Amino acid sequence: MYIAIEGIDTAGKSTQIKKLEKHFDNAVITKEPGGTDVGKEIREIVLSAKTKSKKAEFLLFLADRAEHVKEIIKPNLDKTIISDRSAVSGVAYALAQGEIEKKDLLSLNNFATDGIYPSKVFLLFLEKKELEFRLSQKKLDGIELRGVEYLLNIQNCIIEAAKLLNIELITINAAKNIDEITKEILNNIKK
Ligand SMILES: Nc1ncnc2c1ncn2[C@@H]1O[C@H](COP(=O)(O)OP(=O)(O)O)[C@@H](O)[C@H]1O
Ligand SMILES: Cc1cn([C@H]2C[C@H](O)[C@@H](COP(=O)(O)OP(=O)(O)O)O2)c(=O)[nH]c1=O
Repeated sequence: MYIAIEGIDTAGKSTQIKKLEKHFDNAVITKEPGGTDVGKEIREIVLSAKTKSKKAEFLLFLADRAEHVKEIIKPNLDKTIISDRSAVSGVAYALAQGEIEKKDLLSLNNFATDGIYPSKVFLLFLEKKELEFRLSQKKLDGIELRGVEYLLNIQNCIIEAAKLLNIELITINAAKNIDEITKEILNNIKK
């Protein structure tokens, strides 16, 4: 089973993935961007937010995704794969930019992933106040510097992206107790 943990920056994805890992003997834990060696280099570029062109940024994320699917996802589809982000983030963040047509977002992601998507996506949903608090606790990267309203809009775009990609989305309140969230995800995965 290939699942993804989705959510805006600071929603608690890395925290949950560290907890979930302990419940699986040989799960493949991965992420986007940066799940492969090439992806790590791409991640550096995109997090620096140096690209002037939104299309260039989108295509860099697609390149990371193509490498991720070929090197990590495809060879491990017989295992449990838990990814920190996925094409759902890819479509969501690009939807928010508004520069690329929805049909192109979908066809380009199909091209990059060979149509391989998570079977389930867990959205860790943050309310504005909790997001503001969590952002105040960290050094912001180039994308996070775009601000709270930008990230809240992304959260809505994640819901829209899952619908567009026809992926089952389970939404969880990200402000719940950490262990409670882990239990909720596990109960759903093992259902
Ligand atoms: N359920 C939670 N309740 C309160 N704080 C949380 C919760 N989950 C994560 N955090 C805190 O929020 C911050 C961001 O968590 P992180 O897992 O790094 O988010 P992400 O990977 O989505 O950016 C960290 O300081 C983490 O300790
Ligand atoms: C996978 C992906 C991420 N992103 C954004 C989301 C994040 O801001 C950043 C990825 O950095 P990441 O470390 O995953 O963010 P965080 O852990 O804070 O949630 O890139 C895109 O814009 N497009 C994509 O396709």
